[in-house]
Amino acid sequence: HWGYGKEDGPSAWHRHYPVAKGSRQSPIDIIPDEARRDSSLGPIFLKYDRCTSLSIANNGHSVVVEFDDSDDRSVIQGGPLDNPYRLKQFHFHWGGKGCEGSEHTVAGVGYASELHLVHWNAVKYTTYEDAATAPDGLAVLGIFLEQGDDHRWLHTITDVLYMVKFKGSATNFKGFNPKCLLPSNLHYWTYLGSLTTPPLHESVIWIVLKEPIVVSEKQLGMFRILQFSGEEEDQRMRMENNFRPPQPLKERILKKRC
Ligand SMILES: COc1cc(C[n+]2ccc3cc(OS(N)(=O)=O)ccc3c2)cc(OC)c1OC
Ligand SMILES: [Zn+2]
Repeated sequence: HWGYGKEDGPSAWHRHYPVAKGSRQSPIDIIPDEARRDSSLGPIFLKYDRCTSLSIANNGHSVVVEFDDSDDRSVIQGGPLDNPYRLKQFHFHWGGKGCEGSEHTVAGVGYASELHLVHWNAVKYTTYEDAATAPDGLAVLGIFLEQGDDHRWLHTITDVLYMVKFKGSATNFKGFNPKCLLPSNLHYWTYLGSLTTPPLHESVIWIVLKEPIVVSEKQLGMFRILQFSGEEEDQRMRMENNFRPPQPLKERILKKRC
């Protein structure tokens, strides 16, 4: 199975998932000066008001908050998207110390962590799983987390991480609105990419916000109490550095709004 270790980490994923060397892999290093202005790109709209979070879980790779995606209550639309995409889950990637942990980098510089809000195209596809294999199936909103002061709302998540310490654990997590994790402005870069974990499907329209949110070292440290390993495993494996490094841009154009 795959992981983030020396033997099973990102450089080995191509053995079981050959698409790892594909033409539209994620993440990438974002070079702001090379982003092309695209007048057809409008603002993005996030309708998370009647939020429908269900649970929080440790899937052995990250901590994931799942949503009820049975209707269009929580969607992202606008920007590069032709129709609304339904919120399915969000999760984080983080490092072992302050300076690295994000997946996308900006002019070669990483952030301490990166939040991914995963949405799927329920207009064109009947299931999330079908959408996850289609070239326009998913839209993932990436938000950088920068180390600094305490984040006013992140404690709602870090306070319950002890309940999902081990791989395979999950607990109720209702009524959480991810709107509280957004930065003040929604200026973004966008490009066509992939899942950043196996199966690495090239099915993601990436929308990466320029402005990071600020969280404290203490809050980031709470993510590191999580384990990659299950409760029954004698080998304790602290969950950290669960990020894939930037992949070749190849024939892609990074775009931004005018
Ligand atoms: C959660 O169940 C599935 C998820 C998926 C799709 N999937 C897999 C891995 C993912 C990793 C992701 O991480 S990231 N970092 O690219 O945002 C995001 C969405 C993902 C979505 C496919 C499935 O069957 C094909 C699933 O059923 C087992
Ligand atoms: Zn992710």
